[in-house]
This record gives sequence, structure tokens and C-alpha cells, in this order.
Amino acid sequence: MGSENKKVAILGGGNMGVALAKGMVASGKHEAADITLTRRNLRLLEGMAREGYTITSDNVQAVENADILILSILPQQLNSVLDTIAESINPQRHLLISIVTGVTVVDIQKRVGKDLEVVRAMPNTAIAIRESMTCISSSKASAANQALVKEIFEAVGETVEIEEELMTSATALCACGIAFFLRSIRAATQGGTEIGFHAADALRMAAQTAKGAASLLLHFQSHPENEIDKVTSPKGCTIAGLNEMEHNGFSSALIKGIKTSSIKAEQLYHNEK
Ligand SMILES: NC(=O)C1=CN([C@@H]2O[C@H](COP(=O)(O)OP(=O)(O)OC[C@H]3O[C@@H](n4cnc5c(N)ncnc54)[C@H](O)[C@@H]3O)[C@@H](O)[C@H]2O)C=CC1
Ligand SMILES: O=C(O)[C@@H]1CCC=N1
Repeated sequence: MGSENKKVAILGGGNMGVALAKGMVASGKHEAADITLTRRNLRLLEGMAREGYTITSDNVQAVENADILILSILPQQLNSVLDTIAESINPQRHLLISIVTGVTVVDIQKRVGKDLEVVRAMPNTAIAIRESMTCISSSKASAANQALVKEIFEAVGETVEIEEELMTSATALCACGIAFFLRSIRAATQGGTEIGFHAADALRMAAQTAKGAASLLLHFQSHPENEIDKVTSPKGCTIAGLNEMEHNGFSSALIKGIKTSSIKAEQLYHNEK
């Protein structure tokens, strides 16, 4: 049975929970009526209810009505939610998918106290438009559940299977990465405005240029430097600007930021307990 026949409960209807639900329905493989979203303040999910999703602040009820449970709460909120739902979890029925940063499969199994199948997935906010890069660590699940999780996330973007030890690295590179690339587009917009464009025009121009750069790599499966070499004319304006950025630490800043986010991701849950 594919994931489209299953009832899904997304525990934590915040940024990611809502984006994931919308992406799943946009994929055509799931119906809003099969997805329940939970949140403490239900008023903020009323729009989703109008779109046909079930909304509730009762996590136990959501678990009892679902086959697939997706944890989409903050690391610091996890233990209290797991404690609430532990008794209602049936390992024969439920598959638990966690997108919670920095929490291992064993952490969850220990807290629930049952031999439950847990898969970790790390999507990003582009899941709302089915353009996520989702890293999945499912090696401890059955083949059927591995396929099920892959199917869910392939419908909302690209997926890659990784070792669980690399999950926090994946968080930094791909989930936090959305913010890093957005900030670079914002900075390009500020530069564009200083050299003559209205901010709104500069933003559109910078965003399409960034999309073009990423698409070149994905389309030709080439290395960035290969594409950069095609832009940098000898004695030209591109290499002058690029070298100026590097003298000011452009690559170094990005590398250091990704390393810092990776370390922080590792600490979010374990330092809270
Ligand atoms: N925002 C992002 O780009 C990404 C976030 N993540 C991870 O996904 C998880 C969720 O992140 P966000 O959606 O950004 O956070 P968020 O704060 O927007 O969403 C969490 C939601 O859980 C709800 N919640 C808290 N306690 C609850 C309870 N007892 N019962 C039901 N709902 C409860 C909150 O009201 C909130 O709506 C986090 O663990 C985060 O690390 C993973 C990938 C990307
Ligand atoms: O900033 C955070 O902690 C979350 C995890 C990855 C993206 N946002």
C-alpha cells in the first residue's frame, strides 16, 4: 500500500508542518482530508481547516486516527509531545517520521519506550512549492517503510539517503542553506540598488539570476568553477568583482557559517534535556 492510502498526522503545524502538508497535497498524491495538523493555538490553523485539512490541538486523538506520524515540533518541545502520545503509539500500525533537528532515532525510541520504526528526514521550506532538498536517514526501518518515506518526500522535491551521523550536517547545508542563499540574494539586491535599480526590480533580477546559476549546475551537472570560468572574461569586470568578494572573505564566511550551524544543530536537543 502506497503512502497515498494512509492517514497522516503532522504533529506541530508551524512553518514546516504547514509547508509539508501543502506540498503533499500539491503533489496530487495526498488529499487534505487525509492529513491532520496539530497545534496548541488552533486559531492559526483555521485557514488550513478551510482548505479541508483536519486540525486539532489533541495530539493523542491525531495519533489514534493516523498511520503515519510526522513530528514537526521544535527540539525543545519534543519530550513533552512524546510523553503525551507514547501510550497511543502502536508500533505495528504507526511509522514515525521526525524532521526535528538534532534528535536521533534512538532518542525517540527511548523516550517513547517502544520498538517503534522511526525515520529521520530533513526537508527545507521549499517543500511548500515541491522544491525541497530532503535528506533521509531510514536505514533502521523496514524496506516497505523506507520506500514509503522516499515516496512522500520525492513528491515534494529531491531526496537523498544519508547516514544518520550526517543528519545535522544535512540540516546546516540544506535546511539552514535556504536562509544562506536567500541572504546572498538579498545582499545582491542591495548592491543592485546602489548601482541604479529600484529595489523591487533588483530583487527580481537577482532572484532569477540565482535561479539561473543553480539551474546551470543541475542541468549540466557541472562544477561551479567550470561555469564561473565561462563568465569571467580576461581582465573583465566579473573576475574583478569576484576577487574583491573573496578578499573580503565571501567563501570563508559561508563555510564558517555552515560549520557553526552544524555544531548548533547537534546541540539543540541534547543541551536542552
Ligand atoms: N524551519 C525550517 O526551515 C526547518 C525546520 N526543521 C525542524 O522542523 C521542526 C519544526 O520547525 P518549524 O516548523 O520551523 O517550527 P515552528 O515553531 O514554526 O513549528 C512548531 C509548531 O509546533 C507547535 N507545537 C508546539 N508544541 C506543540 C504541542 N504540544 N502540540 C502540537 N503542536 C505543538 C507550535 O505551536 C508550532 O506551530 C523543528 O524541529 C525544526 O528544527 C527542519 C527543517 C527545516
Ligand atoms: O534554525 C533552525 O533551528 C531550523 C532547523 C533547520 C532550519 N531551521
